[in-house]
Amino acid sequence: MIRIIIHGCNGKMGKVVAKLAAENPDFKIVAGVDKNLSPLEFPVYSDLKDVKEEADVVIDFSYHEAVPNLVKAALQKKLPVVIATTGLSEEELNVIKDASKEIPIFKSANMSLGVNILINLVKEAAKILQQDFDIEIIEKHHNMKKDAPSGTALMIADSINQVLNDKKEYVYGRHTKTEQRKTNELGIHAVRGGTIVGEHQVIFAGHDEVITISHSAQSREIFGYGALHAAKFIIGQKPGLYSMEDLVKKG
Ligand SMILES: NC(=O)c1ccc[n+]([C@@H]2O[C@H](COP(=O)([O-])OP(=O)(O)OC[C@H]3O[C@@H](n4cnc5c(N)ncnc54)[C@H](O)[C@@H]3O)[C@@H](O)[C@H]2O)c1
Ligand SMILES: O=C(O)C1=N[C@H](C(=O)O)CCC1
Repeated sequence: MIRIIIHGCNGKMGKVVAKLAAENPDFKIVAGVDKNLSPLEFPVYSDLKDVKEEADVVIDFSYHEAVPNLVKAALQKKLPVVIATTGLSEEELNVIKDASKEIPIFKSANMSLGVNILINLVKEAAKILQQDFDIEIIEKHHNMKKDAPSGTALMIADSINQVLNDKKEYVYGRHTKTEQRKTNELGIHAVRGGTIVGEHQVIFAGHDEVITISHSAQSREIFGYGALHAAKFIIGQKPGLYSMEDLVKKG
């Protein structure tokens, strides 16, 4: 049985992970960490360093500012971590990279299998279409989301740039632009409203034709399942920074 600490346990995703784990005998939530200390069916702490329960892994769905402290405590406890939180700054990402020299860390802005398949499709399309098509990404999320653009949109854009001969420059929205689109641009646009779980469209717009590759998340459970799957994967790995690509490769 895998013993899990949920970081961000009182949030929307923390609760989904706890529910899915409770339904599966392979997993047990031994504790949670959150700045909101509302009681749950396991002990809730305000800091990972105070958690007394023995665990095998931490799953994090919290807030970007909370991540460096989480990673430092995981380092002290020598615990593997799955980081799903988005909106991380360069500085916060560097804390993760440094810690991954000593503990295994799995990080993905999108834990769903579908988005990771979309990324593979988009990379293939980008390789073929890079000469003549403009690429724009539109993401849509619920009105509670704090970061924009989504971590997934940025992850898709970075994956596209990996395969292009000439790297694109990201343009976030166009409301400040009063000039024609340049060919080296990759537009990224965020929409927020209602209860949209998560939509990503990658648009390849050419002369008189448009190809759109899209993913629509229809529940938060797809991210929760993915995080539990990642937790199982990361336990026992060597120190390093792992991604969904590593998980998909392993099968
Ligand atoms: N990678 C993925 O697949 C994926 C999927 C969904 C959400 N997310 C990301 O996960 C994060 C959480 O999403 P959510 O919808 O559950 O948000 P949420 O706001 O519902 O939950 C966040 C939780 O973190 C807690 N928190 C905030 N600051 C904290 C701190 N300093 N210390 C401890 N706890 C703290 C909050 O109290 C809250 O309970 C976001 O960054 C979101 O973008 C990623
Ligand atoms: O609900 C959120 O917040 C989500 N965030 C991730 C992102 O920023 O890409 C993944 C989808 C849901």
